[in-house]
Amino acid sequence: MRFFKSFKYAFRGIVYCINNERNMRIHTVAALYVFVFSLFFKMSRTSYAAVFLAVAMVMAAELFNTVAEELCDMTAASFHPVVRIVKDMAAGAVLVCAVFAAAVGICVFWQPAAFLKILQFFAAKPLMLLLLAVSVAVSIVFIISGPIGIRDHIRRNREE
Ligand SMILES: Nc1ncnc2c1ncn2[C@@H]1O[C@H](COP(=O)(O)OP(=O)(O)OP(=O)(O)O)[C@@H](O)[C@H]1O
Repeated sequence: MRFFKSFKYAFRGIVYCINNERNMRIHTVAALYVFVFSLFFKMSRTSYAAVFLAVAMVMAAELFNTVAEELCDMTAASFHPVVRIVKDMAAGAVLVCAVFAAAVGICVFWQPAAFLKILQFFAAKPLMLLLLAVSVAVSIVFIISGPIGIRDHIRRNREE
């Protein structure tokens, strides 16, 4: 039971970060698109392993960055030089992971033939193109407003 509870707490932490950090929502959406579009690419097990690691690295760094921010905001409401350096380093960790994740992406997904395949796929299937456009629109709203913002907007509309 304790074991399952620890999963529950961990998921609560991830959900909190998604709800409160726009960057975490960007990472989540980007990861989803990477996995969906990877179907068009020649992917070995090693390629998938590299992509999984890169995604995990960026998301874990964002979670730790949020931990640092929350602790800093709790301990120092006003300017503090230590808070500044702690927050800067935590943000630096995310940047390092994101830059190297982008490098992994270039190594794995630099396949011009696959780009052509994607173009041909969407040119031949207008319904899929429409689905892609809708998913992009939904993703943008999700990134900007977040789940809480969307929920509050729906509630306000219901009340009116
Ligand atoms: N209390 C503080 N004392 C000193 N410097 C601070 C303090 N709060 C923020 N800073 C500086 O401002 C920068 C941005 O801080 P902030 O808390 O807005 O982080 P952020 O990366 O913009 O976070 P978020 O992901 O929530 O937008 C920090 O990296 C740090 O240099």
